[in-house]
Amino acid sequence: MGAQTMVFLSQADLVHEALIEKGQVFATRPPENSTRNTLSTSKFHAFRKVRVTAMDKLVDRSKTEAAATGGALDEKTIEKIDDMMKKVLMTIHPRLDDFLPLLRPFFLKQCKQAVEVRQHQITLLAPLIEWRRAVINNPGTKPIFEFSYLDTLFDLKVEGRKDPPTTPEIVTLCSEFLNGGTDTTSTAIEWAIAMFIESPSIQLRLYNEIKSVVGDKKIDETYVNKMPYLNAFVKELLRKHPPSYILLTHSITEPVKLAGYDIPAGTHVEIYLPGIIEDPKIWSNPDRFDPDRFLAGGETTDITVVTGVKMIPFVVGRRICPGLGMALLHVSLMIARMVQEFE
Ligand code: HEM
Repeated sequence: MGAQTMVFLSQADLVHEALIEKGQVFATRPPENSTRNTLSTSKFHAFRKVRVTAMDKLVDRSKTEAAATGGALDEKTIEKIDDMMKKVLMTIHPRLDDFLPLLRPFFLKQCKQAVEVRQHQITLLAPLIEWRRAVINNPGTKPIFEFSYLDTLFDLKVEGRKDPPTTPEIVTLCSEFLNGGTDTTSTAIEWAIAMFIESPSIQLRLYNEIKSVVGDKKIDETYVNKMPYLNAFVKELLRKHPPSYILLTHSITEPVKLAGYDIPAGTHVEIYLPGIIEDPKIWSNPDRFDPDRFLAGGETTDITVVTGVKMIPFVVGRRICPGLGMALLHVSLMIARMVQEFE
């Protein structure tokens, strides 16, 4: 890969050695930051009302689309942001000239497009950021949300700098947060729907569990933990079809030994999940999509790796996804609500 040394880890014991035993060398970010604070259990419970509204919207929207009324949805700004985020994701996808800068002259058109996407991103998000800043700075206004991730960025202390982040920098941080939280969750939901199409009996079992626990009431997050089959389904979904098969790149801060090999500082480490989730030494019939493996007496998940690396859809160690709790709840709730409405 050009001038960049890369190491791919696709074995459970190597991932354990790198991310748990030598975790401090294999993560460049400190474990505590404002993202983690925002996504802590107490903070994300504060957003319950937003979740109820969002869930209703998701169902209403799906109903509208299913009925093909073509009625205009009053969500123009959200759609514009969604569209922009997809463009950003496409733009930052690695290109050949990222690894071989000599080839850059052949990619001038793409470079120009990237600048335009960035400009569009700032134009769209900066006014929302400034609006919130004004609300926070004006003690007379009562904010709609008492706390938001954005609030933690206005006065963020940046190492080695006197000034807090600029608005374009805040745009980048907010976009990372939005992309990290939405694309992964929606990919998991898409896989769930694919599994229902492949195995309608799984959907029926889930539907019956929802009926028996919730009756005719609308399912909400208070029921999620009372549904063993739903929980087993979500675990199997994240084992067999993690939203990302190759996780985010980790960078090594100092020379280190891994499996006896010398790895120089600055090496990029990629973690390839199929090597772990398809390992027959770890899972029985790993190729089979089978939520029952997680029901009483069956196999265990251990997503946070207390006993060992088995499945790590949220990675593990210092850079474990700070949205893990929120993600499990959102994915479970969205799947259950959709099955309840559209069985
Ligand atoms: C099924 C859903 C999700 C999955 C599978 C997932 C998975 C991941 C993974 C694999 C990473 C990369 C860790 C690494 O290797 O460095 C990550 C990072 C991150 N995720 Fe998630 N995630 C999900 C949902 C969410 C949600 C709902 C949020 C927030 C609302 C979120 C916020 C983040 C953030 C901010 C990071 C960057 C953390 C850092 O760099 O320290 N994720 N996630």
